[in-house]
Amino acid sequence: MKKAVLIYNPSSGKELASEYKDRVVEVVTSMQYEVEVKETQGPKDATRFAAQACEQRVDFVIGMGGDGTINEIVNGLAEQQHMPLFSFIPLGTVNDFARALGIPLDPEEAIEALKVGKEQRADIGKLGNDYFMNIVAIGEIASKVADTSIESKTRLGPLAYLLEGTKAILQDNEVSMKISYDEGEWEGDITLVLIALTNSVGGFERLAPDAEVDDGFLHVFIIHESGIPGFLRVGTKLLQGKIAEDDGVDYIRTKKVHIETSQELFCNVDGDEGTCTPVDIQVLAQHLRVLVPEKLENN
Ligand SMILES: Nc1ncnc2c1ncn2[C@@H]1O[C@H](COP(=O)(O)OP(=O)(O)OP(=O)(O)O)[C@@H](O)[C@H]1O
Repeated sequence: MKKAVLIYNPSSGKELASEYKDRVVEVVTSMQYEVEVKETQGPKDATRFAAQACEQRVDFVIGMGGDGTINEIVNGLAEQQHMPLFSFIPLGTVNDFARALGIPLDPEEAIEALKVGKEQRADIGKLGNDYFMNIVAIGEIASKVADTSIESKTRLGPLAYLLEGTKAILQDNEVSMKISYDEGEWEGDITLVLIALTNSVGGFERLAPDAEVDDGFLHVFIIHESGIPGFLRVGTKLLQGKIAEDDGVDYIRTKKVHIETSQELFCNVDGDEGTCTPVDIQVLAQHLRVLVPEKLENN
């Protein structure tokens, strides 16, 4: 019999995980898997459980939790010799990866959708030794957004960055940056750089409308606009899904970047504080095998 592991965070999503756990086991068992359940107790447990599942050559890993938990699981699955099929039940407040993959945001629907899933490849990003699914933000602003309350990040999505950006501009916090990418180099003063893998960032699905989960590219938005009116114009374009067209923004599609800055900056990785610049970021193209609902192809 095929083996599956359910990794769930009991504290995610208003503590609804325990309630849904039994139904996930029931559904996955009906899919002819023997299911083992692993409950996380704290940070990095999900990473450890996912890595163990790879070592034990488990066939299917199901995650249940918010983006934090799913990110930890992806960090356990990444670059292992055996890559199990992976899917998840989103229980967070933002659920960007689920949005990008077309996994229902309603947990009950997501559980039922497992039965009618098909395999889809998904890219992930690598920054130093960490892996991400959605976005890296670098700039004076990005460090500040890591401190922004989850609630505000959720409500405002990328607008939280723009609001912090406006404040940073008022404080004249420009940083000069050198970006080496596949086909060249970019050098200049930046306000904020966003490196996205998917179209959904902070619950907002129009930052990178052309980004596909399996396109094998990092979508880099270099916001070099430094005046308040210009920055607000960038914000308007962002809301229209046309940020790449703005004169205050340069857009690059690449498989890897090396970033150096005039002063050390924290990278905000999938909403949390990651390592500092200088950094190397690359895409691991079509690295994950994700079970997604059938309808993704028609989207
Ligand atoms: N048993 C636990 N109790 C408390 N925290 C835990 C437990 N297990 C794991 N964690 C930690 O909780 C963190 C946040 O979880 P997660 O992002 O899944 O939920 P969330 O905060 O509800 O989601 P979101 O951030 O989307 O609102 C994880 O990164 C993990 O390190």
